[in-house]
Amino acid sequence: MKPLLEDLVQTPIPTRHGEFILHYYSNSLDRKEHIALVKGDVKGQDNVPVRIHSECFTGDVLGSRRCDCGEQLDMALHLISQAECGVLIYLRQEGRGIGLLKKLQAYNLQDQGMDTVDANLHLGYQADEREYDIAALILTSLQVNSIALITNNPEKIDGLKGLGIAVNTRIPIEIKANDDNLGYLQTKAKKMAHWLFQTQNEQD
Ligand SMILES: Nc1nc2c(ncn2[C@@H]2O[C@H](COP(=O)(O)OP(=O)(O)OP(=O)(O)O)[C@@H](O)[C@H]2O)c(=O)[nH]1
Ligand SMILES: [Zn+2]
Repeated sequence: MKPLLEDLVQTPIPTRHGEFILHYYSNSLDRKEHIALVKGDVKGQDNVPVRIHSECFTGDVLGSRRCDCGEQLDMALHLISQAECGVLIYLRQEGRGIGLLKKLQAYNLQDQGMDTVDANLHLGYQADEREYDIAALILTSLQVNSIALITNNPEKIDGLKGLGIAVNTRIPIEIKANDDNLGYLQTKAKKMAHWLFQTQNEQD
């Protein structure tokens, strides 16, 4: 059956990066509250800057230094605020799709010496359990023609292209590493092929 997406509410949200229209979606694939923040008129536009941000309670809300998520969220909104129009999709894919409980257990495994990939595998998951069907449905619903994806993750680009989204180009979103996330970022570069060049330089 074709998946369904419904844009239930649109409301303006003034942020420190300017005003966005928040779209709240329901969908037939999961029972989660996926959100898009939209700047300007994206309908029919090409090369629209788009950030697909995966939920990270610890990084986004608490400002955890174990990852780069909180700073990426802020930088993405800043980048979009500088453009004519743009979209930030906030997908409820906590812990690369394994949920908060399992991510926190994975953190404890990492503190015992595993890296972020092996900790997921140890818990019986793939390194990355995310899918981008809902993001693709949201972009289609917004009638965006083609996008410039704000990411360092090649799998996100391939995933969206596989779902029929025209990803014309990539906008990097690399955050400077700190003492608490350097190892994590190096694993993402080495094992998950993320384009994290500053991190690679720091290990040389
Ligand atoms: N399972 C697990 N999830 C994590 C860990 N650290 C961060 N996450 C989650 O990873 C997701 C973000 O993925 P990232 O790999 O940081 O980045 P990305 O979204 O794939 O790539 P970018 O678009 O370049 O940011 C969020 O859902 C976080 O909650 C971890 O050690 N284990
Ligand atoms: Zn995070």
